[in-house]
Amino acid sequence: MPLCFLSPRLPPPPLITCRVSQSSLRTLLPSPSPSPSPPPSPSSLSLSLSPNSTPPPSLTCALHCPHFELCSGCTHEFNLHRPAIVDEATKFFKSLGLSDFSFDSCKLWGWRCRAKLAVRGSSEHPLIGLYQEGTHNIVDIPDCKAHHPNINAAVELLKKGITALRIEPYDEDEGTGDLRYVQMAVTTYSTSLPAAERYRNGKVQVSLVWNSRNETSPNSEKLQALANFIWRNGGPRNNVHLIHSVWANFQTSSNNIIFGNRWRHLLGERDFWEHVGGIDISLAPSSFGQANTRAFDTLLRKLQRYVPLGASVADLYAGAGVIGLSLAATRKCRSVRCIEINKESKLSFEKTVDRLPNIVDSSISWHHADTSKEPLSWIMGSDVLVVDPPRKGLDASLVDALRSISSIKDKARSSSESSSSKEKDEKRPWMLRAREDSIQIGSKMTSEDSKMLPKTLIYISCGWESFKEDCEDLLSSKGWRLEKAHGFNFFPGTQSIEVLAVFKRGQSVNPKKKKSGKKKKRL
Ligand SMILES: C[S@@+](CC[C@H](N)C(=O)[O-])C[C@H]1O[C@@H](n2cnc3c(N)ncnc32)[C@H](O)[C@@H]1O
Repeated sequence: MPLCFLSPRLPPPPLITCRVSQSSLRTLLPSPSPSPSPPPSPSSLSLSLSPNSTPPPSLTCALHCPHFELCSGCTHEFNLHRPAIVDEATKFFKSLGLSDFSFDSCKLWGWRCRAKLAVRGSSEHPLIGLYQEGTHNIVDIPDCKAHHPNINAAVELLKKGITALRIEPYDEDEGTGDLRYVQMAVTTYSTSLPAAERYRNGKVQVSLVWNSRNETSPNSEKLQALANFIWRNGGPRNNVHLIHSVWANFQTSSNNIIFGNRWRHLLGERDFWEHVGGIDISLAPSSFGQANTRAFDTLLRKLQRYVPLGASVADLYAGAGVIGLSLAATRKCRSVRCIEINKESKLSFEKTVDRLPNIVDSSISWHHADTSKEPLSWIMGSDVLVVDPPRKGLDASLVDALRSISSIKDKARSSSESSSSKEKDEKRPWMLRAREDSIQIGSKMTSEDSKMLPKTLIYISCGWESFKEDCEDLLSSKGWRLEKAHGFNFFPGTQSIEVLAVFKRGQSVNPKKKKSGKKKKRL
């Protein structure tokens, strides 16, 4: 089998890139680090622009993707470094009294390190990509500019395998065919490479979603043959080692849910490590992982500034606990509780905990639970609450609990006392399940801790519309005030941004009123 298709892939050439002049580069780049490093390519620049300033035309950054308009992935072609929604966000926060909303623009191309792609067409002409807007037609996107280049290289390799082995892509109408979807996730963390080369040389974890119940179903030998093909032609024995590992997921349902419940590790390394927020994190293919690794790292480092040293933290919608564990390590937290509905994330959490530096001495726990049920039990017991919900925003019951938090202040003692009496005779099935699936590392929270109410709420949002609603709901309760907000360019080419908003409990003290109060006293 000729292997010429596996030529080394470099990041996409700067077709049209930001036309950054040397002088503007000097003003935009951070001051040089003590150890000299090569100058970054324009595509790896991280620009921090004041949202109030209109970007100079010389910074107009274009996507220049051949699939634009056909594929539903990107909706905007120009000004990738500053989506128009930043103006709306700036106005929104200004109307709430915040005039220093900042926006960090990270990598503009090749930023996507995690992609779920549909596999359709035929074995002779496989199509691997996204749905065309409003249809069930798949657009093949071999030259996607958002993908890490090695995702595109792995897709090319997969197509070769499908054709060579006559694998039938899934047919939605008939429910026939073998390969339904593929998830490609890139790890950019290889300590055997110099730091500057790690991103470019990321390795791809390939998860094949197979249309059968399990690995003993008919056609499973084809699955193994495809995995072998990918590993033989992209694994460590090749000039270019592209593939990290191959996994299978089994799914036979006729709905649109991508993954089934059954996962099998087939080839390569089982553990997938990344380094973000100052720690090594493990991510199983079944666990939630952020698509934009670099931008997530930027966000985590900013988030850490808002968490006092020694704080106790609850991380709600925690996935594999990346946020909470990053805080445990960098902010020396007294305790960290992670709450997550997907129990598949538990294993990744445990592996990450095992690799935390020895100096981390927090009480750490992970709970398999639905935050919308008994939200107060998750809110109480921490001084910092971090929420990172899916695009649809916070569950209504959690918003209600957060809104009511000032009025429950005085009841905290009795409610926690009653919760400890409930412990003896707990019957609620979701609480019992949560306990069974929970992990506790280090000592448990003391009963004194469990009475605590959060002073800080950190809201991380990928859904702008739902965030605005939740934010207004929280502020209208007068129980919370907004202190800071930052935006991050997590999804260049779209009108979505990631927002980090910091709320403080209680109303701000009006300094004028305070003064007049003092005067009265003197009289
Ligand atoms: C945007 S992800 C954030 C994950 C994690 N914070 C991270 O950055 O890796 C949202 C997470 O919320 C979880 N989730 C969704 N609804 C939930 C609920 N009602 N209770 C607990 N977790 C939930 C999802 O399974 C997913 O892992």
